[in-house]
Parts: sequence; C-alpha cells; structure tokens
Amino acid sequence: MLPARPEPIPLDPARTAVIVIDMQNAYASKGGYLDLAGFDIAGAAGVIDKISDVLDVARDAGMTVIYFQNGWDDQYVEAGGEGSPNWWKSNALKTMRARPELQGKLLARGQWDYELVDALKPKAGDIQLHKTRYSGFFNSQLDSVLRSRNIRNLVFVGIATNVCVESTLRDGFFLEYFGTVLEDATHQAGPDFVQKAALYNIETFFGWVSTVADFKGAFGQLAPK
Ligand SMILES: C/C(=C/NC(N)=O)C(=O)O
Repeated sequence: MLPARPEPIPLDPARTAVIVIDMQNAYASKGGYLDLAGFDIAGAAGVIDKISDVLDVARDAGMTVIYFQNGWDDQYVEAGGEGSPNWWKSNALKTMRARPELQGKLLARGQWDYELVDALKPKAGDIQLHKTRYSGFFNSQLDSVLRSRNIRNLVFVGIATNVCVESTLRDGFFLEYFGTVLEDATHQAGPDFVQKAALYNIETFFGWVSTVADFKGAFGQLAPK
C-alpha cells in the first residue's frame, strides 16, 4: 500500500511500472532546451537524485522501469509542419525559429539535448521508449508494452509535471491505468503555481499524489522477485 493523496493506493509491484518522463538534457540541464527557452530549471537538478533512488527501489521490488525520451528526427519531420498545432505550440520549435543557430540542436535524436542526463541511464531490464508529443501514450508502444506485462499501475517521475507527466497520466486514466505521481521527483515547466495546479488536477480528478519517502517506505524492504 502506498500512502498517497487523496487516499492510499494498493500497488502490486508485479503489476506496476515506474514511468520516467523525459529526463533529458533538454529538460534537466543548463544549456538544454527549457533553459534556452527561458524556463527556470533551477529545481530540476534536485529531482535527479530522487528519481535515481526511486528506480533502485522499484527495480529491487520487481517493478518495471520505463524511460521515455521526447523529441524528433534530425529533420523535424516528426514534429509536424505548420498544419500541426505542435509546430505552433512547441517552445523548442519556436526557440529554434527565433534563434536559427540552434536549428537542428533542440530535441533532435542524435544531439546532446535529446540524451538522458548522465546520472539516469537505463539499466539492464529497463525499457526505453520514444515519443513525439507530450503524451507517452500517443503514437507509442506504451499501451502494448504495459498490457503485455499485465501492468495496470503507473508511478510517474520526471519533467515536466504540468506537460508530459500530466498528459501521459491523463491519457492513462482514459485507458484504465491507475496513475500516481511522486511529487518531489517531478519538476514543472513554468512558475511554481503550475506545479501546484498540476498536482491538484491529478489528486482531484485523474489519479494520486505521493512522495519519494513514502514510496521508499512502502517498497524499500521488498526483496527482488
Ligand atoms: C514544455 C515541454 C515539456 N515537455 C515535457 N517533457 O514535459 C516541451 O516538450 O516542450
């Protein structure tokens, strides 16, 4: 049982995946996309160690670990052109249009910006998935990876709480997955109030909110399966 808001949630480790959302240089490192686009990423460094702890506990408890990376091919075909709202709303694409010297660098596979941060590289048995939009369920293998393993519970960590974490958790809700966010292992894109708003939405409408300490307390003693 994981202590959570609005109530504790039962999690069977064999039917639970920890979803690591986009812990790439783009979102967590100075000089990455969010930083270059003018978002405050000062709080991002603090979540890296917390996520690392969560993943160690999750693996030992027998949970599946799934890493997402967000971005597109190096020609940005997957980003969509002017006919896609993504072309208009993606701050990475907007930043590159405003600063042509960055063209080809932000969120492009093969570039430093796309790479996972050094401290959070996948380990043997972890699953790596790619996504081209905010939701990890959209045009990805996530649903079939989960269904083939009989997984119904998703524990979310990563960046950004109010964008890709919330989008993926919401889509999971509609697909009948039980989503929980570990609040102190996430960071927002935008002012502090968007973190609060995203967590309020999740706790009230779409899922559950817990903490790294509670996750470690609930699953830290479990032997590997
Ligand atoms: C703002 C943003 C967030 N991504 C995420 N991983 O939550 C983006 O990709 O533009």
